[in-house]
Amino acid sequence: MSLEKKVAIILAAGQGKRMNSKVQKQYMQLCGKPVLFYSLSAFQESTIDEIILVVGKGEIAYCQSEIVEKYSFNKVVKIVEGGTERYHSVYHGIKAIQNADYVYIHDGARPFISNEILDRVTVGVREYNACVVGMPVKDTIKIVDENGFVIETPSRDLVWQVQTPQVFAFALIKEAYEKLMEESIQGITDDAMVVEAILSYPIKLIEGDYTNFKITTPEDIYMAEQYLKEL
Ligand SMILES: Nc1ccn([C@@H]2O[C@H](COP(=O)(O)OP(=O)(O)OP(=O)(O)O)[C@@H](O)[C@H]2O)c(=O)n1
Ligand SMILES: C[C@](O)(CO)[C@H](O)COP(=O)(O)O
Repeated sequence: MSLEKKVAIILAAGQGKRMNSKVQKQYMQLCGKPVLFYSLSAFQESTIDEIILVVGKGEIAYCQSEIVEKYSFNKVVKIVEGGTERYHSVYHGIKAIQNADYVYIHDGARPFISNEILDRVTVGVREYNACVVGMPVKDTIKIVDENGFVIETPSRDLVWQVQTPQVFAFALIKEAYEKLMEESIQGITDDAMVVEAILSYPIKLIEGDYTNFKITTPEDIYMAEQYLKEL
C-alpha cells in the first residue's frame, strides 16, 4: 500500500453555456450514462485515494443519490458546492481537503481520462510538484491583434494544448489558491496559471492523449458517443 495520499477534485459546477442545452453537459447522457459517470469512474478505478466532487448550487443531494450512490463511487468522500468561475470551484474543493500529498484537479467534462495518463502524471508530480497534462497542437497557431490581423506565428514545436488533470503537491496548490483569493487576477482559465502567476513555480507538461478532450460544444457529445461505441 502506498504511503502517499492522492486526492482528486472533480469539477462539475459549470453552467455549460457553450453546450446550449437544457441539461447541463456534465449530466448529459453518453451511451446511457452521464458524462460525469465516466470521469468519476476513471478516478474510482485508479490508485487515487479520495475524490472531492464539486457540483453546482442546489445539486449536492441529486449528485449524492443519482451519481455517487447509484454507481457506488465510494472514493467520493465529500460533495461541495462550486462557485461562479472555475477557479472558485477549485478553491472550494481545495478547502474541503484536510490532508493530502498530491491533488489532481480534473474537469468533470473530460470523461476519457485514462489510467495511463494518471500513472504518467503521478510519476511526474513526484519529481516536479506541479504537472499539467497536455498534447502538442496539431494546427498552426497564429497570435492575432484585436482586429484579427496576424502578429506572430509561434513555432509549433513549442505549443501545447493543455488538458486536465493538473496535479500539484497539496501545500503548493493550497498556498497558490489562498493567495489568489486575496488578489484580483483576471482571466484565470487553468490551475497551472495560478501557480505560475502567484508563485512563479515551474510547471512540467506531461503527455496526455487527444482522446482526453473536454466536452464543450454539441459536436463533442457526438464525438464522445462515437468514441465510446468504438471502445
Ligand atoms: N464555475 C465553474 C465553472 C466550470 N466548472 C467546471 O470546470 C470544467 C471546465 O469548464 P468548462 O468546460 O468551461 O465548463 P462550463 O463552465 O460548464 O462551460 P461554459 O464555459 O460553456 O459555460 C467543467 O467540468 C465544469 O463543470 C466548475 O466546476 N465551476
Ligand atoms: C482547465 C482547462 O480544461 C485546460 O484546457 C481549460 O482551461 C478550462 O477552460 P474553460 O474555459 O473553463 O473550459
